[in-house]
Amino acid sequence: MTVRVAVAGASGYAGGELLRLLASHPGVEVGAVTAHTSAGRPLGSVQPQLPQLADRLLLDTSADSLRGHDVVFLALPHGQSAALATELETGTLIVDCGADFRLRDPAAWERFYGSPHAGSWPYGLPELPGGREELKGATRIAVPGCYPTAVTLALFPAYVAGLVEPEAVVVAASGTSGAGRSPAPHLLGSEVMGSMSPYGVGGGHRHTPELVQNLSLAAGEHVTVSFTPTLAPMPRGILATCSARLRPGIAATGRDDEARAVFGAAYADEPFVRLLPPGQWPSTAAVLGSNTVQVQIAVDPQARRLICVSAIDNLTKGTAGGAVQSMNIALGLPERLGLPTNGVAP
Ligand SMILES: NC(=O)C1=CN([C@@H]2O[C@H](COP(=O)(O)OP(=O)(O)OC[C@H]3O[C@@H](n4cnc5c(N)ncnc54)[C@H](OP(=O)(O)O)[C@@H]3O)[C@@H](O)[C@H]2O)C=CC1
Ligand SMILES: CC(=O)N[C@@H](CCC(=O)OP(=O)(O)O)C(=O)O
Repeated sequence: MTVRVAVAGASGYAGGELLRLLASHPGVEVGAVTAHTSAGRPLGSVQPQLPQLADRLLLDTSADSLRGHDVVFLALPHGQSAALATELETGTLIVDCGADFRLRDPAAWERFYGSPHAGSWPYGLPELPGGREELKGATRIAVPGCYPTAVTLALFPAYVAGLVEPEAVVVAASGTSGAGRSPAPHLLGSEVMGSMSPYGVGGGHRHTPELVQNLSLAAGEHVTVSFTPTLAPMPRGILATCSARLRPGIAATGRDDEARAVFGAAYADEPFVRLLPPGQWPSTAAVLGSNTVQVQIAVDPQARRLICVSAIDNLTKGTAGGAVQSMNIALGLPERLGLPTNGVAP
């Protein structure tokens, strides 16, 4: 079976990464590639890293150009997906890399995004409890935000197992590609190089409600999350350092046997999550260009907190890789098809 796919937003970072993966996916044929201001240009002029597709012409992003495909990936700014989705065939699998359909709580959406809630779609994080079942046969998929992918996979087994209290503190550093290709002044090389700085501090980042949603689902009760994102001087990668207080009765001897057993069991059969051996810590360099998530944990006996650290490539597992993994599951293809697990080093 060859699946014909279209990519909307093909001139952006997420679109480029989708096309990198799809161009070498053995079950896929790339159809329309669409853009906005770059429409009319050859793809190779904006994505020179994709020689196989260099001569493809970027079309305008419209229902007309996207119709007639088995799968449509949307890698567009927030708020652009809902209208397009209603104009496409109901049987088409639409995989939205944007935020529009991630949140289930309309009030949380309106508070953080300031527009009417479009609804919610099956959530493209297969590793979550029930995640794969939700995606099998789906025709609409909401790909998680990149920080929520990293943080949820760092922490959720601890909540499922009841190891920690329903509160988490997260500090995560992201490469600049997380902000997309638009040249905002704070993303200029001269501002970012040699410097790190937080943003969205104090519960203001729009991924906070998504983190609360995911961890509350795992815990079976409301989890509060104090989330501080940080911009790091690198093009790709997220390193998320997360912690939560151990529940009374959970040993905090400085050994992490109980937590390690929980995480080991949770991730034993996960093709893209690697719990590192004791003493080895995640690094963004090690997951560059791969769909792998590195996870490591430790117990801090003085603070009685479980520390969970993860690293992802924000454009691969954090966006396009997660999107392709979810597509594979929805279509009944082998989950790993077309997805690299090896990184690029050094
Ligand atoms: N970057 C990341 O790490 C992640 C991104 N995402 C999501 O993926 C989506 C795309 O992000 P990203 O690739 O980073 O962004 P970019 O800014 O790099 O790309 C945006 C794309 O959308 C197109 N576009 C811009 N405005 C419009 C419009 N009004 N109508 C139609 N198309 C438009 C652009 O076309 P043109 O260039 O031709 O103007 C470009 O192809 C976003 O929703 C983002 O949230 C999700 C997870 C992580
Ligand atoms: C460094 C940086 O700016 N990162 C982006 C998150 C990128 C991402 O995954 O977010 P969406 O898919 O929700 O856009 C931000 O903080 O808004």
